[in-house]
Amino acid sequence: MLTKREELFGGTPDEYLSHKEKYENSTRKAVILFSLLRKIQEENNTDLTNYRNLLSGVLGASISQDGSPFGLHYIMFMPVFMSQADEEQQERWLHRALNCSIIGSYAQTELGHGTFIRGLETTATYDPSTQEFVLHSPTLTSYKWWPGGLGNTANYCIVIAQLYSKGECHGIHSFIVQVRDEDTHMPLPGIKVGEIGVKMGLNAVNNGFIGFENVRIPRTNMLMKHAKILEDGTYVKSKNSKLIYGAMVFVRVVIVFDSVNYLAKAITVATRYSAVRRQSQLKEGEPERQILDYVTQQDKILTAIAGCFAMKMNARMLWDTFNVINDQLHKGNMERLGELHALACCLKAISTSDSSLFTARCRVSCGGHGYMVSSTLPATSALTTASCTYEGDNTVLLLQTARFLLKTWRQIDTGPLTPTVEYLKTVSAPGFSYKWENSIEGIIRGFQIVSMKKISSCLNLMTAKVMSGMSQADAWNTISIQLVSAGESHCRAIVISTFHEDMSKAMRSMSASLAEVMGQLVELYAVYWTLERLGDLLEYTSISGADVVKLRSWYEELLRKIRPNAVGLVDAFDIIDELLQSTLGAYDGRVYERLMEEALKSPLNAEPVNQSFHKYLKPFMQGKL
Ligand SMILES: CCC/C=C/C(=O)SCCNC(=O)CCNC(=O)[C@H](O)C(C)(C)COP(=O)([O-])OP(=O)([O-])OC[C@H]1O[C@@H](n2cnc3c(N)ncnc32)[C@H](O)[C@@H]1OP(=O)([O-])[O-]
Ligand SMILES: Cc1cc2nc3c(=O)[nH]c(=O)nc-3n(C[C@H](O)[C@H](O)[C@H](O)COP(=O)(O)OP(=O)(O)OC[C@H]3O[C@@H](n4cnc5c(N)ncnc54)[C@H](O)[C@@H]3O)c2cc1C
Repeated sequence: MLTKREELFGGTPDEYLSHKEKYENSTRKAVILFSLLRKIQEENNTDLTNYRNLLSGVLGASISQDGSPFGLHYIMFMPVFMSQADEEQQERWLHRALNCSIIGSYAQTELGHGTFIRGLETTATYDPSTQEFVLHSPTLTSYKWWPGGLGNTANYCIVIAQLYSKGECHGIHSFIVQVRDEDTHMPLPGIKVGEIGVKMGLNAVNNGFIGFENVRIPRTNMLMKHAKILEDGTYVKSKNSKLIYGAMVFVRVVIVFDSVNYLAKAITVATRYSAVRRQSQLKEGEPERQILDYVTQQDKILTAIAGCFAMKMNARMLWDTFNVINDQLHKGNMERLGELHALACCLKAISTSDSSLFTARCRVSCGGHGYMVSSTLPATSALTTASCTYEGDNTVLLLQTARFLLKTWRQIDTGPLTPTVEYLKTVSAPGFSYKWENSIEGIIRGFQIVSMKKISSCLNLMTAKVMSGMSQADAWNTISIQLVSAGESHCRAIVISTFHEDMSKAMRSMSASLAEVMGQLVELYAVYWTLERLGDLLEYTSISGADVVKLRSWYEELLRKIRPNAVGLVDAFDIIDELLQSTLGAYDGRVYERLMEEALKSPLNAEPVNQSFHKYLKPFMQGKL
């Protein structure tokens, strides 16, 4: 009999399965995994964080390299339900959702609209005579498109629709909708549901489409924690209309953790492989060198390791900030909602785009073998690139951060600022004097100044354009490249300072030798991004050509110092081989043997001569065609 481990990780590699087989296999594996998780949940009575940790990045992606059909149930359906359903609704559905007797999805995006959610077309019209909502998809573009797990897995779904009552539209709201029969799994009447087809990656996620033809659901299926519809159709407003977006903020926070996990996987593979792989002689007559000894290779890999640690600490900071502000929201204090939204937006954008960039670099750093699916680098790359789009396109999210920053800058003289933007006040104070310094503190100050000057420049540009007769909206669009750049600089200043401050605190309880390496990683991250953003720093700070020369040699020195600890640093992520599933990254370093073992699993190696030789090649080669 197969062990659970063999059931989960054995069998034909996913890449040799058809789209349909891949889905069926990933459902089989998801059921094994989640029945284990359900047991842990029941026995330990732990909270959702358990599930989140297990699902995110490393595990979610590794059971099948292409994601999991249950992912959305945990990552979106449950958190949205918990944050938007009232007590009665939670009582009715939450236990069933937690133990998976119902499986849910989250249907917001439509064929015609993803970013602009106020433009969604699905309608939910209240009928007081029956106390029901009528859900309807009036056009093809109003069909929901993308919801994970909705294709063939979920039987319930949270649907975002424009709420109409007494002839008035009250904007988008959330509804829990049964999609399929709980026993037969057949779609319910009036519901057209299916799967959207093959994508660049995440093909086991079972993304779906859904359309409604005047489908009736009870009034009590509107999630009513914030806004309500009374029996007679009276609409009761939420304290803050943006609270309906709350779950998106939560998921963006979770995604920052995920992007760290994906990157940890990619750099574990690239670093271990770079220690095993030998190529070229550095000096004539010497043995071939480990490719990790080449400084250009260190530039690709060690910076990714530093980036991963930097984001890990920032993910924690964001999580803590989320919890603090969320507590305030529960007590009715909405003061810091805008700040939380702006912080989650920019950290989601920067963590996913860095993770995508560094993962692609890890792929390239493994040469041809990194292009093999069995290395897992292509799948990890596909995952990280998807995260730049889902839960808010990164450009759009940085524009949201810029919106908050400009608003903050307008109010700079009116009182104290919230913690994540407090630095703007410091670096713009009348007596503030600053000279570039090649130190971590100097670099952080430099990034803060760049951020402040970009924000102030954007506001000046906006004002000038509006004064010259341009509308606010056109002025915003005209300078939006600079706005995105301001959002990025603000975020980079936060990431570097958080990494420095939080690591300095953590280092106090580390051994001296460990603290030394961690300090080097902080320096590497800061110096790397300084060199990457020299244009900004030269424009807005007093950094000189001579400083840049010194920074370059500081950078090379750091690479040299960190090199001997590279493998130890990725081993510390402790990703077991079964989760890594990589021919190049396994702990024992048997790269070539594993590549050959995997190649031999190809169905094309199952017989010495493929039938296509007799059918096509032979007649063609013998001139008979
Ligand atoms: C995990 C893998 C699965 C993936 C699943 C998915 O992808 S699911 C699908 C995921 N889909 C997406 O992620 C879609 C991405 N799109 C969106 O999130 C929104 O449509 C938008 C934010 C881009 C614009 O929205 P809009 O046109 O309504 O907004 P506006 O620009 O007119 O600003 C108005 C005010 O609202 C404020 N505010 C805005 N959001 C929040 C918030 N969350 N909290 C608090 N506040 C927020 C904003 O700061 C501004 O405040 P101000 O300055 O007036 O004080
Ligand atoms: C793998 C994956 C899983 C997903 N899962 C789900 C899910 O489970 N449920 C769900 O509801 N959705 C899901 N989505 C949808 C996802 O949330 C959307 O794709 C995303 O929000 C972007 O919307 P869009 O695709 O319509 O792009 P668009 O909004 O059309 O964006 C296209 C381009 O236009 C630009 N753009 C748009 N608006 C602006 C603006 N105001 N200013 C400047 N530029 C702009 C963007 O920057 C981008 O370059 C998923 C998507 C992916 C890829």
